[in-house]
Formats: sequence, structure tokens, C-alpha cells
Amino acid sequence: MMPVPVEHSPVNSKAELALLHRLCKSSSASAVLALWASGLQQLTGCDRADIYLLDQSHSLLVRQISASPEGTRQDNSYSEPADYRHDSLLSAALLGQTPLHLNTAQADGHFRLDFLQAGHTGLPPHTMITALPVRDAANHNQGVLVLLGGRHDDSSQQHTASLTGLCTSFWLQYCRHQQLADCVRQRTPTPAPRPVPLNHSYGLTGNSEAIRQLRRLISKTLHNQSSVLITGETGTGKELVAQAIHHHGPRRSFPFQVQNCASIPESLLESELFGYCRGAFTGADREHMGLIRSAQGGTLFLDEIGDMPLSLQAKLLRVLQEQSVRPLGDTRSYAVNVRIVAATHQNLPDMVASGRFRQDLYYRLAQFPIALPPLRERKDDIALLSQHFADEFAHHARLPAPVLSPALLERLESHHYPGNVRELKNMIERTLLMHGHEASLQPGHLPPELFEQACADQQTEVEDLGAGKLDERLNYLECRVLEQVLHKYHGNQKLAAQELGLSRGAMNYRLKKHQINARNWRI
Ligand SMILES: Nc1ncnc2c1ncn2[C@@H]1O[C@H](COP(=O)(O)OP(=O)(O)OP(=O)(O)O)[C@@H](O)[C@H]1O
Repeated sequence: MMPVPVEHSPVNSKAELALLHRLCKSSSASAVLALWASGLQQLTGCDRADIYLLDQSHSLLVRQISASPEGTRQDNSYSEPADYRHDSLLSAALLGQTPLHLNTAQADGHFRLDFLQAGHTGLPPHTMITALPVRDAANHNQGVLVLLGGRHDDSSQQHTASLTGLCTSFWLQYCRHQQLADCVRQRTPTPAPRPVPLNHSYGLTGNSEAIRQLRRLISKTLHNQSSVLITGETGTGKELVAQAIHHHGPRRSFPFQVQNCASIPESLLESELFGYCRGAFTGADREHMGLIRSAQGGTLFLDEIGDMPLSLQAKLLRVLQEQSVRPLGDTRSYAVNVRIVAATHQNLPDMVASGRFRQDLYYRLAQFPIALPPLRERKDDIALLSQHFADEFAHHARLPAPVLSPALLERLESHHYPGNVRELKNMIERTLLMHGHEASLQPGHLPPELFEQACADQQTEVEDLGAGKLDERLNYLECRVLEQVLHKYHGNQKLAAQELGLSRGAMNYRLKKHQINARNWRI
């Protein structure tokens, strides 16, 4: 490719304009990448310029291209997790607020420099590294530009703002070409996309499509600072998701504060969140910083946000807009940098419509909405979750490794779970508490409430079957009643048949019909 007509260093506006001019004329996404790496390598006078971009799931940083005075080459040979867990220099640059300039000797010990080992062998010690985040127009991080060695040291440091601006222009043009290419591709049949690689589970057990999608969403929240609104029924894992967002993102070394907005009176909630100064009210004998300020740099998780009184909603909105908080009775405001993650089981749009929740606050909180499905809608996860909770409990209680029989798992999968994952977890723990020494756990070992509740729940489930399917409703009921009675008599068919007023033969026939093995209820 033609060299950019500038001295190698320093960065100057004439050269930038020339580069932008060539960028406008670029004809494809790959041409943008090539110009991006080679242009910035020549502009800054570095020995090498590498571009790393986040993958589709935002969980991996993948090297795309490398440029040196010898030429430019596409290079996807290196990728690493972009979750800040590994303390790598690339993640620090991606998630940090400022570009990083340091030499390899300074970086060593502070950051992992795995990307140097992969493809940069033979670098002299004290090679200068500049790592700049690549941001889109909404200031969300999309990747990292790395400049290595050469004479870029001082000039790059002084010109990071213009380099960051250039990177944004390149990114936007790159996306534009990719979108155009996608449009063309949509008109011709393409093979199914490969599943997006995920590096870890974020502490969430499950392999259903819903959980995989949830992990993808979590990955995307990590690299921007928007507020997150998590919705879902009780026990679906809202707090677990909030923790994952905090603990895998750049704020993880700062506090994670939690406040349940439903559990305390309004005045207490106000002082807990916003703080107060000494003498603000009777009994305020010392200053209280409040959770918003004490989460400085980190995350504030506001659970049950739908229960926050309207007056406090207005105050919270002000904090979000002004990024400062004024404690009760104080004349000063304090600047805060806190990410808000809120959760609710309520329908906030309905509450907005009926005037019980502020619309402006709703939009502010729901910048990044995450909806968690109830457990009954992702039954594929029940076996994995059950085994996970059983192993966890057995480990803590020093019990032998639990074996969950297929009959037990089948029974667990047919339950309705109004309490969602929390209910399943409690049920497994209770089962192990009572029968943790059994070689194999059977349905008969499950807590009796499961069977009693199954009959109570039927109202809901039978309704779910829809009108006109009487046989299905009756079959379902019959099956649950048989299980309940077998459970009561620990698998004794004779006693179960007596209670139901059935002959042994009729009982046998019905058990066979529902494929119920009475032996599974013996304990
Ligand atoms: N996918 C999952 N993998 C493992 N554990 C989970 C998962 N989802 C939920 N849990 C567990 O279930 C329990 C309930 O989860 P959590 O407290 O996060 O739910 P919640 O939606 O915040 O509940 P509530 O609305 O009642 O506050 C916790 O013990 C949590 O660790």
C-alpha cells in the first residue's frame, strides 16, 4: 500500500486529514482494518501497530491485524478473555478510562502480557507500549489499539485524544462496511453461524438457549457503563446476574453495594442511600456517607426498585443525571461515579402507565434491560442446576458425591417452580440434608411439599393446558395424586391403593399407564 505522506513522528493534523481522506475512500471492512493499522503505524512511527476487536459476544478480544514497516498482515492467531479477570494489559486498556503508556519492564508484574508472547517474540526489553481503547460513537468500548516500540513514545502520549478520535472514525467506517456486506450476504443463503464462543459461565449454571443468551448479554454490559435493569420473577437469579456484571467488569476492585428498596421505610431508605450529615435530624449524631457514595467507583445494586417511593425516585434520577449526591442536611454535593444495576419482579412499564413509577427514571435505568425467564420456561436447565446444587451442598456438608436418579430428575422437571431457582435449590438441599447418605436419590427422597404443592399448583398448570383438553388435565392430575399418595406411604402400593379406594390391579394399571415405578418411592 502507498505510504502516508508524513514524517514518522510526531502525530500531526495534516497527516491525520490525509488518513481520514483515504479512509473515506476505503472499499471494504478488511481495507479499513489494513489502513487503520498501517496508517497509525506510519503516523506514530512505532515499530508495530496491532488492532484487537471484541468478538460478537463481547467476551473475547481478538487480534485482527498487525502492521509494521515491513508490511501489513491479517492476524487472528491470538485472542484472550475480555473480562478483566486475568489482569491483562489489553483488558486494562479496554476497560480503563485512560490510555496506557508504559514500557515492557514497567508493565511486567502489573499486567499479563500474553499478547506479547504470541507473535512478538524477540522484543527488546523496555519496548514502549501504548494501548488505547477503541470506542464507538456512544463511547462504548469495542477493542484496543496497541502501538509497540519505535519512536512513538512521547508523541503518542501527547496525542492520545486525536489517536482515540481516529480509532473511532476507523471503527465507524469498519462497521458501515460490515453492515453493507451483511446486507449482501442476506440475499444469498449462508451456512448457520457458528455458536459464539463463551469463556466462562459468569457463575450461572445452565445450558439452555435462555442462559446462553443471558451470558451474551452480560458480556456486552461489561464494556459500557450504562445502567442495567434486570427483570424476572422471584428467585430467577437477578442478584446473581448483578454480581456477575460487577465482578467481571472494570469496577470489580471497587465496592458492590446492595440495597433492597422494599424492605425498609421510606425515611430510612433515603438516609441509607443518600446519607446525611451530623445534626440533619434528631438522632443524627454523626455523619453517614450513604450507599451511593460508599459505592464510589463500583456498583450499586438496587433490588426491588419498583417499590422505591416516588419522592426518592426523583432524588435518584438527579443523582444519575448530575453524577453527584447531596446528603440530607448537607449544603455540599459530592461527585460520584457509580454504576446502577436495578432489579424488579414488577412490570415497570405498567407502573409507569399508572403513575406509580417515573417514566424518566425508567428510561434512565433501562438503558440496558435484561429479562430473566422463569425456571419452568427453561426446564432443560433443571438437571444441571440440581446436580450443581447437590454437589455444592455435599461438598460443604462433607457428604459423599450425590447421585441423582433419572426418576428423581424427571420428577423435578415436571414441577412448576413458583419460587424458581431458589425453590429448586432449597428442595435439593433439604433432600440431601435428610437423605444425603443414600447411594442414589429417588423421588421418594424429595420433600413431601413438592407433591402437596404439585396438587395445589395444578390450578395454574391445568389452566396452562388450555380449554378443551380435559383428558390431558385429568391425566396430569391423576399422575400427581398417585405420586403424592405413594410418597405418603413410602412406595407401599397396598396402602396407597387402599387410600384411593382402588383394587391392587387397578392401582397397578394406573401406575403402568403413567410409567410410575412405586419402588422409587421406597425410603
Ligand atoms: N443460573 C443459576 N445458576 C446457579 N445458581 C443460581 C442461578 N440462578 C439463581 N441461582 C441461585 O438461586 C438463588 C436465588 O437467586 P437470586 O437471589 O439471585 O434471585 P433473585 O431473582 O434476585 O430473587 P429475589 O427476586 O427474590 O430477590 C441464589 O442462591 C442463586 O445463587
